[in-house]
Amino acid sequence: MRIGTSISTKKLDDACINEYKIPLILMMENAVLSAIKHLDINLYNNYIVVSGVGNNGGDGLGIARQLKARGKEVKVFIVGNIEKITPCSKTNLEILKAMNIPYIIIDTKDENINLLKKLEADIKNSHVLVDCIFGTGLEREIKGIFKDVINVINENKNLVYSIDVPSGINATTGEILGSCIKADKTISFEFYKRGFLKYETKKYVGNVVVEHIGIPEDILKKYDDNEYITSMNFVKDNIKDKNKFSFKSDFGKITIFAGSKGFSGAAFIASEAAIKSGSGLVTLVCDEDIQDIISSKLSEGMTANYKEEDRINKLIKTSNAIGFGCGMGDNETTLERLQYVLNNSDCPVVIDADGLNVLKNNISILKKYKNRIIITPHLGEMSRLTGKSISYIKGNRLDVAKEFAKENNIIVLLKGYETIITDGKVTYINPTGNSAMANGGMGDCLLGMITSFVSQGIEVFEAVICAVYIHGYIGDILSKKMYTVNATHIIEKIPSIMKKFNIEINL
Ligand SMILES: NC(=O)C1=CN([C@@H]2O[C@H](COP(=O)(O)OP(=O)(O)OC[C@H]3O[C@@H](n4cnc5c(N)ncnc54)[C@H](OP(=O)(O)O)[C@@H]3O)[C@@H](O)[C@H]2O)[C@@H](O)CC1
Ligand SMILES: Nc1ncnc2c1ncn2[C@@H]1O[C@H](COP(=O)(O)OP(=O)(O)O)[C@@H](O)[C@H]1O
Ligand SMILES: [K+]
Repeated sequence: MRIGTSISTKKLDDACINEYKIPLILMMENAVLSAIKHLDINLYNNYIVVSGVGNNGGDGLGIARQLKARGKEVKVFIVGNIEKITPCSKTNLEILKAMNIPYIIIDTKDENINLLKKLEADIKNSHVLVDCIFGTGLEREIKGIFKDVINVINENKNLVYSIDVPSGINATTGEILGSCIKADKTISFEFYKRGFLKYETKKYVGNVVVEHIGIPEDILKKYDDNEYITSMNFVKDNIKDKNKFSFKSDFGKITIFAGSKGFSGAAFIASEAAIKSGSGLVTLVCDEDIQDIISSKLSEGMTANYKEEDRINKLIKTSNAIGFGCGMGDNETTLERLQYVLNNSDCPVVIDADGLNVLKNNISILKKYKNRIIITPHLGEMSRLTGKSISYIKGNRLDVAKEFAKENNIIVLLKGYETIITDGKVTYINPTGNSAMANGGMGDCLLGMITSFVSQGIEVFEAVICAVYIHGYIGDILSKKMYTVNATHIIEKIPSIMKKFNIEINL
């Protein structure tokens, strides 16, 4: 699914009108009919539509008409200076008039206290309020009567469905412009709006559905911002089929550098996750004093310790992918080992945890390598790497991740709710995963999965996106029945869930 901004919406509108000669009123009607599908008309009978005087308001007037045509009770409020109504909204208003559908104008110039009371009373007698005050055209602070109307809606709401965006959000940045509708559902057109990705907006948008409104695919492609939400089909398309002639080396040989005394669990989890994700051969390199413990648990994996220099050199040279960092310790030795691995390998290297901690004052070394480097920081690690505060990164996650990826020519995976995966040019947001997964070991499991997926012949960037999706998808399935989901629970499920994503077998 594409992510878009107010600017992309404007560009699409212009392209449809100028290049394809599609009148705006036609797209508005498509938007109206798309929205109707999500207004739960089988459940409810009494609707209030609150429109502004821009095109978002025009959508609302069209929705009111379509609701009426389906036998619903509809009351319409129009807020704003009616003289400034846009041409398409005006057309829809004329139709309402002709159909004798009553409407009340809450004008910016009038004494409005009684009208606000009327709105409040009508909300109390209705089932659903449809919010069409502002859409992607909102740019400046909301004041005066607009703010009053939004407050009345928020204080008296039953169910609120916002059209395109909850009125009050800047669709591009996610900034709340003074006041904002708290929607139960947002029915958004063509794009998932970039502003919705900001954590602070989640309490305003409710459930988001995105509907197509008939914009031709080549226009969408032309004005694509290269930002997407990962879809299940994307993952299905990229998971490699197991051909009946396949040999274990076709499915990736990987080495994982992980663990130290007291942190053998991290090494075990990362390696086991890689094995279950389908890598043909997995070797864990760890300290000698934890090797036996892990060996006894890792039935299908091999282990090596740092004294076995020749073996390690061979592993580094022949691996299809390397995972590095979980539970290794934030110290000089880890930094030296990371540099050794990067200096001597050609394959993609996935770096997490202490592999990232040791980079914090040594970022410049990332630029030196021709490998595809993938880093998988959570917010804290990203803060240490970039020197930016956690709260700043939280508020600007997409831009921080993109900038860092571009600057260092690497893939950045910024973990958390709606994990970001970006190479600086193309960005995917992962929709799976949940807070039941927020516990130790989950990141180690993800490192193992990513390293394995990368080794299996899928393009590196796509492999990372798929691994993150499946990791979170398993967490979502398990969290329906489990309060806490641990890494071991995820690992158990990897083979059966991967099978679900790869139902077509190449014969
Ligand atoms: N391709 C698509 O996706 C399609 C999208 N469509 C729909 O169009 C919507 C975009 O419509 P839009 O461009 O007319 O802008 P919209 O959001 O109605 O806001 C503009 C109005 O708000 C006003 N205003 C702004 N800020 C204000 C403030 N702080 N305080 C007070 N007033 C303020 C502004 O007034 P002005 O700035 O002129 O004074 C103007 O009146 C989009 O979200 C979608 O719903 C479909 O119908 C067709 C295809
Ligand atoms: N609230 C959440 N929503 C979605 N995914 C989450 C959430 N909390 C944690 N996760 C996922 O769980 C994993 C935790 O990784 P990380 O923070 O590195 O944990 P650890 O270092 O403890 O193993 C990440 O993939 C992260 O995206
Ligand atoms: K709206």
